Amino acid sequence: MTTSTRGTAKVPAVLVLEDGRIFRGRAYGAVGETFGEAVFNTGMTGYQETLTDPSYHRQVVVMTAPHVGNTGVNDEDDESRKIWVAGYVVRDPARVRSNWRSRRTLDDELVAQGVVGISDIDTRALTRHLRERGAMRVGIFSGEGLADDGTLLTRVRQAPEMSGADLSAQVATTNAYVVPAIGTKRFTVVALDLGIKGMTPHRMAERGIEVHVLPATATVDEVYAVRPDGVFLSNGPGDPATADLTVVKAVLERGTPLFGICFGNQLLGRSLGFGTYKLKYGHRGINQPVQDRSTGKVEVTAHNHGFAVDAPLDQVSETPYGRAEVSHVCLNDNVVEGLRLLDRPAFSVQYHPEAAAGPHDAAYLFDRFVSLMEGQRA
Ligand SMILES: NC(=O)CC[C@H](N)C(=O)O
Repeated sequence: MTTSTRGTAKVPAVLVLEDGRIFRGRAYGAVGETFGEAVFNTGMTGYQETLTDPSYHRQVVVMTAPHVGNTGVNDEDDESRKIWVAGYVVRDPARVRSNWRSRRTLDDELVAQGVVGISDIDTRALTRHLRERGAMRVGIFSGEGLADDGTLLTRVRQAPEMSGADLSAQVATTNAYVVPAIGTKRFTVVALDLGIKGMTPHRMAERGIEVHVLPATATVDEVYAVRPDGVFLSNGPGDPATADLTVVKAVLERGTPLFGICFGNQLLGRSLGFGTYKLKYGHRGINQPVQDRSTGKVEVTAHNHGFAVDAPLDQVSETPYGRAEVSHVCLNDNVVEGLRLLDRPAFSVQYHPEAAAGPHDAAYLFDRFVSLMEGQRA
């Protein structure tokens, strides 16, 4: 049990939303200023996985769980090489960390990585505001002698928006690397890194898959030089409308088994000719109910998405790659949560079966990917 070295700091901070609503609190993490899209996450646990998920690049994450930091930061649960959130908003940071795996306090980790946050504000009021008005730009400013509110608001309104943002290449690996199969190797998969979380290749490796993670900018030739049994499209930040679809379309054309998660689902959708649109405030948390329409089963799932695919729920669609249907749907709001091709071995989901953090209900999707690859061999 260790007390944060900065737990008693009382540096003033202010959170300014682009519509002019202002919350005043205390600095949490690094002191300074930051801008991004304000989004809220409803997970009661898993803050380390949230912070290090590259899909949160350029987003300021508001935690609806009031008390964050209790279990500190450990050396095992990071989903990537660093914290990606642009800013962090917490009601009541833990003053004490307590967990057998804990190595550092969350506050110290945010400081070490230069992540500006704010605490001691009414996160329920902020979340209700975002639910009513929608996700919007925000700035957090901390320290003594801040500029007046009007000046800060002008600066928030000058920050870039999330719509139209092309961000995968900013977070993805620049060098290809291999995650070896655990146990006997059965398949080779190319995973396109659009902002991949570390648990995803691990879930494949557990199933005997050797995963070749390639940069977001990999070409069709680079993908097929690996001679993959399957291709995986990862999660990632930004607006899917900006993404290059050349590789996805080539994979569909050749009929190589394809599986996509989150941003990958959006890219499959766009490649099939469906649109994508921005949700009012998105799905972010670890208890979202999703129905698998092929079995009727409901699974509790981890989500982090602000965009969604616009596909008809109750009819099979004709696409350039044959028939496609909506395979999964969110029971809270009927948002499309998965797509499946009926004539080619390709499917995707909008949520996170790798479950880091999150319930493991959707792990069967990795087995479905394996089945598709087995089917191609038979
Ligand atoms: N986790 C993800 O892959 C997010 C995809 C996309 N950036 C969205 O917000 O919808």
